[in-house]
Amino acid sequence: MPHITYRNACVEFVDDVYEPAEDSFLLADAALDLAKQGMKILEIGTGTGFVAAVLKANLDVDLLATDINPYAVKCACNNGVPTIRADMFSAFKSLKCFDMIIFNPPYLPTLEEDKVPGWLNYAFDGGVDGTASLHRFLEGLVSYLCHKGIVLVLVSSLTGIEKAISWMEGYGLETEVVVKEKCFFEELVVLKGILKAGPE
Ligand SMILES: C[S@@+](CC[C@H](N)C(=O)[O-])C[C@H]1O[C@@H](n2cnc3c(N)ncnc32)[C@H](O)[C@@H]1O
Repeated sequence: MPHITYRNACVEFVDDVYEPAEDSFLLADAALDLAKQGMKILEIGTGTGFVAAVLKANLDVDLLATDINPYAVKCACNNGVPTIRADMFSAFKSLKCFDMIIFNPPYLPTLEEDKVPGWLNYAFDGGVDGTASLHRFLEGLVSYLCHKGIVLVLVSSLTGIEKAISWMEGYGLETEVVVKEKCFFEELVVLKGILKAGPE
């Protein structure tokens, strides 16, 4: 089985599931820098479980992941990441309180003719302007983040970094760029948002 070894984690990947790439590495590094022992962490859209597996290999954290792609759920579970199949936050019937929520969304601007066959399309398809998944994530997020909880989101210059920052600020998240990297035709950044509003 093909696999990637990175920062003490070894993750297998399979067809039909997003293969960890530069965006995954950048997000994993940022998450590992900012996570602390004992944190309750949720990763939405975990794919192979790569980012969560890097956290788990290095820290004693309480981890849960989701993905809409059933092959990703199986792959992530096989990689030791507890993962449930869900569309965004839909698995959580009541509000939860996570210290950190992570998402590397599908962000490619995608027209009908650009879609790839099967479940893998969910890894890439960001709707016509690339922002559909990011918007849905931000709409749901605030109900699941603790006071002063941290959200980490991977954003590409293809989506629009300044636009994404202002949307996050609009949801009451104090937002900053924690790391950025040029990657072929785009710039990738990890945005950190801290929820300021809400009960202590
Ligand atoms: C760009 S891939 C990132 C995968 C992995 N987190 C990584 O960084 O390598 C996006 C992932 O989000 C998942 N996804 C897309 N839409 C989703 C949704 N509405 N709910 C849950 N997962 C979703 C996809 O199936 C895919 O695994």
